[in-house]
Amino acid sequence: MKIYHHIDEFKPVKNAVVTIGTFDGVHLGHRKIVSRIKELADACDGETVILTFFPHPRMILHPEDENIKLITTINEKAQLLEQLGVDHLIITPFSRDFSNQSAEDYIRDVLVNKIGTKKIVIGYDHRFGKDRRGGLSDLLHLSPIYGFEVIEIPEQDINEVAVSSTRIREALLAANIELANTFLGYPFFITGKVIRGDQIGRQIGYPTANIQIEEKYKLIPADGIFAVKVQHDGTEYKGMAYIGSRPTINGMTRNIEVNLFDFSKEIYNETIRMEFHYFVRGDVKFNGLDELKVQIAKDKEDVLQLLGQ
Ligand SMILES: Cc1cc2nc3c(=O)[nH]c(=O)nc-3n(C[C@H](O)[C@H](O)[C@H](O)COP(=O)(O)O)c2cc1C
Ligand SMILES: Nc1ncnc2c1ncn2[C@@H]1O[C@H](COP(=O)(O)OP(=O)(O)O)[C@@H](O)[C@H]1O
Repeated sequence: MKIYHHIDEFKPVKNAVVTIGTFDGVHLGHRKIVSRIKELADACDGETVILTFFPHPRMILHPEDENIKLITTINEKAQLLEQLGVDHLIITPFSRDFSNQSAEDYIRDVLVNKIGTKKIVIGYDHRFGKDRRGGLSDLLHLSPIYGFEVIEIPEQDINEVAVSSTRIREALLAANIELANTFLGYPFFITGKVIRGDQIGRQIGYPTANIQIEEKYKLIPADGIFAVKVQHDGTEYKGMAYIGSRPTINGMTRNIEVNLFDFSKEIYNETIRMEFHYFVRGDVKFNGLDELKVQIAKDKEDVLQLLGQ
């Protein structure tokens, strides 16, 4: 898959089959749309193009706003779309010029001249151009003039897609990993760098890699203990993850940590990817590290059972 960070980097391709959207999570609903553009592209010997927007205008105007949380970072989204076999991903930053174009200018300059759109798969309610005045009717009206075909995604399908992104976020924030994964069609994951912690983990016999997430807007599931699988340097390990502020030791920060099974390497500063499979229990304030240690031993048994020895 080729990635473009500006529409001007893109050179028109043969029979571009295009769709536009945020695709947060690249979940089952999004996967249906991707299959659709792939089928259409296969049928006309064309290439699939996804136009997405990043950063979100709110992220630029209010960088301090902590409420914008997304299921996938822009890089994770690109990875997932690549795995689905999308040919081209155009990531457009929102700019005043871009959003000030009239609907017709946008269709002619961007969709037709810059992308070479032959077919566009678009939601019934998609808006574009100045003041979001453009819509499906403009596309339908101009399609015979510019020689492209419009394929509408009906309201019900769009609602399903919107509902599942929202429901996935809600499920993750309620620690309902299994439900989130069902909607996603793959296990929810985070990616980050292993950083130093307080080195208490190894003292109690459970070293934990502390994961730092680069992107502030990445949604982190609710606090608790999770059965996870971690990919590091081409190998997958089972493990038990902890998300929380470590009330037992009066921790001050919210940490994301993981104890990996059958693993003993030092991996500070290395990148790992952690897939969430099951929620095990909520965060608890224990009376000291000895009690915590007893509970973590039980957690390990539970996790091994859940993930299958
Ligand atoms: C499986 C697992 C479960 C944990 N459960 C709790 C918990 O219920 N309450 C708590 O305060 N800390 C819990 N912790 C976090 C430990 O307090 C933490 O790993 C320890 O403080 C080590 O921190 P460090 O990595 O900064 O050295 C848990 C950690 C693991 C790996
Ligand atoms: N089984 C393991 N699981 C997680 N990290 C491990 C493991 N074995 C060794 N390590 C290493 O030890 C570190 C965690 O040890 P810990 O005492 O908890 O220190 P810290 O507080 O710095 O995280 C990890 O970052 C990793 O480099």
